Amino acid sequence: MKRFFGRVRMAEPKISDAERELFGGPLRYDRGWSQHEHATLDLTMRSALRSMPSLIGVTLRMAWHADRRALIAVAISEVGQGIAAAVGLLAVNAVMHALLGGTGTATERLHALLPGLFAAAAVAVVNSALAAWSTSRAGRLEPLVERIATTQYLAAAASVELEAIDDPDFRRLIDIAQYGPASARRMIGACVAALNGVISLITTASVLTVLHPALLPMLILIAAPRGWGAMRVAQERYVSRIGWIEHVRASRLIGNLLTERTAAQEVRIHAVGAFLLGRYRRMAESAESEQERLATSKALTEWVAAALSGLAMAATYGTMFWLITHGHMSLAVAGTAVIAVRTGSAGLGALVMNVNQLHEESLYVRDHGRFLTQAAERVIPEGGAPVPERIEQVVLDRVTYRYPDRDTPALNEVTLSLPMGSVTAVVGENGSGKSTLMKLLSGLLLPQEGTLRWGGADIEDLDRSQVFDRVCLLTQDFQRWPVTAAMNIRLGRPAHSAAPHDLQPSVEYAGAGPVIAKLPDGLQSLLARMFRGAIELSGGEWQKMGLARTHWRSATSRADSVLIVDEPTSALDPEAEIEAFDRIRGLAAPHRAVILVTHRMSGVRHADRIYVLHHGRLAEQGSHDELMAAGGRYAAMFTAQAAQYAQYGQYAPTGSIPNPAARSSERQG
Ligand SMILES: Nc1ncnc2c1ncn2[C@@H]1O[C@H](COP(=O)(O)OP(=O)(O)OP(=O)(O)O)[C@@H](O)[C@H]1O
Repeated sequence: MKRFFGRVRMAEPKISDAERELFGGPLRYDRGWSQHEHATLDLTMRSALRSMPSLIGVTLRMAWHADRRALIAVAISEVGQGIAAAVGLLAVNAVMHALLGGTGTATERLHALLPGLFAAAAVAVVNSALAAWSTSRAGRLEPLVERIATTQYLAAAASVELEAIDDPDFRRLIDIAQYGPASARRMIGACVAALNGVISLITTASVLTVLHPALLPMLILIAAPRGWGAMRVAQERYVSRIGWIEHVRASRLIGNLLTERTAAQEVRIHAVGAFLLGRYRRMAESAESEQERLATSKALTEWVAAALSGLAMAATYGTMFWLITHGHMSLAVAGTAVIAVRTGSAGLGALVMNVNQLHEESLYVRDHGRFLTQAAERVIPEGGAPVPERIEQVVLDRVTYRYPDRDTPALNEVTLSLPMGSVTAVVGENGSGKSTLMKLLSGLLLPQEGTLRWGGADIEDLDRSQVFDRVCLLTQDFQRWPVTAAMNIRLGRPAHSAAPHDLQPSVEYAGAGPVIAKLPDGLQSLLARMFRGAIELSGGEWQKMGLARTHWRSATSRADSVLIVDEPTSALDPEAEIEAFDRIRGLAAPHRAVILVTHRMSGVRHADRIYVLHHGRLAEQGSHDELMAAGGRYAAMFTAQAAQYAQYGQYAPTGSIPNPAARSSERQG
């Protein structure tokens, strides 16, 4: 009995040995799903009904916002269908009376039932027209609601602080909330179906009550077991889905690895393909056993529900037989009642399922709402003081920053200044805080302690969109947009329209001319491997495109700005690298400060000032000569790299790169 009527419990899925071998146990990289565990186990008829009004409210508000006329049309057509169902039953009742309760010859009785038959046929036509109208209007509402929810989701994700994106909890919420829009769409359909179910149930129940008051409780008795069965099956399916979600994701991960381009070489050369395929098969087998268990359980539950419903049906027909034989019900009424009971019980069963689906979908719609609320709390604030056209310098004063999930600060009391027209270099070992410093300088992160001033103004008081407007960013993992080569450059400042010839100086500046010349349609060639006819560039060619984009961004602004360059040349060959450093430093102009992060010491020696970071703190600072003379960390790093170059007898970092200060003004012209 407990098997059928006890609580649905979450069973720990049996993990296949393949999963244990590959991942050290079940993959648990998204615990966000388990937030639904409580809601799942509370997925009872009572809780489903309790949350109905607010769920319907949320969905209807979205639909109202999307297209109120379509929503009103759906409501009218659904109410109309309910009324049509009641009129149809009354017409059937009239037919039954004419057939079974009438007097006269058979022909006369047949003639008497014709009006009822015509009425029933007319009602059926009206009903189907209304159903078609409702379907078409709901079909319009569904994609609109999904689009609104998706737009809300994307806009919120794009407008939060970078710190929120780096926060694992928030990231998880972003991942979970992506299911909300599709659920909101499905909720429209479920809402319409539930509304239809409620209205037709009310009308059928009213007709049944008019026919005989004893019939209504009988109808509920017939439908209740089926409703329970549907609910139970849905609960079991949902609980299983949550329990197995990580397993399913692990299988998907293996599938992706076997098809991904980035893994293709090792999959073949290391024979990883056959190995992973074997593990995939073993993991699939354990998932299949869960599917089989669910199917068996579903069959048993539905069988019990059907048996109980059948018993209730037999009791109903028994009651009707008793009522007829004792003269409390006419044969004609009994005929109508049989039809009404069948329609009503099917409707009630469907209604329970719709309510259940509404509840299930609402879990995801609720996550979507939770995400929007939290995103609103973490959004980059709008407004603030305008950034003056001339700022002279950007200054960090004892700035500290610690990532949300870290104990130690990534940057600790760092003080430095970037005067306009200068080239500043930042060096340091891996993890010393260089990239974090760049994110702070660009306004992507805000200092937790200390101040960052653009000119005289604290960045906290400034309009951040204007700060972003003054920053040019060229990082090692810059975006490779899957669009045309021209658009890849133009996206440096997308609001600025550009004809191909406008982009030519940027192409030439970056030394990307030969890259573009190789492309089949020049600047109009699509750079996205996943599309037919598109071209893939090499890592170094992409970096030239990145440099062209940075130039385009710099060239389209005259106000004081900061150019941040983070390891821009890692994929370039030595000659191209020397040229690129030269070009980057050439971007330092009276109205631009260049800050350069790199491990290539040859690229920093001509910087006006060099800062050395160590474990998030400023360890040394000065010009190349000063730092070499000091014989500290910088000198050690430089000498080690110089020795390496000297060993191979080429590209020694001495004298290969011209001093930018002498050339910047002529380049900028
Ligand atoms: N998004 C993040 N969340 C948590 N910790 C981070 C994040 N980004 C960086 N860190 C940590 O902050 C510290 C500084 O990282 P940062 O990326 O600034 O170093 P880096 O000097 O640029 O390193 P590299 O030379 O390897 O690029 C490291 O300990 C790193 O693990």
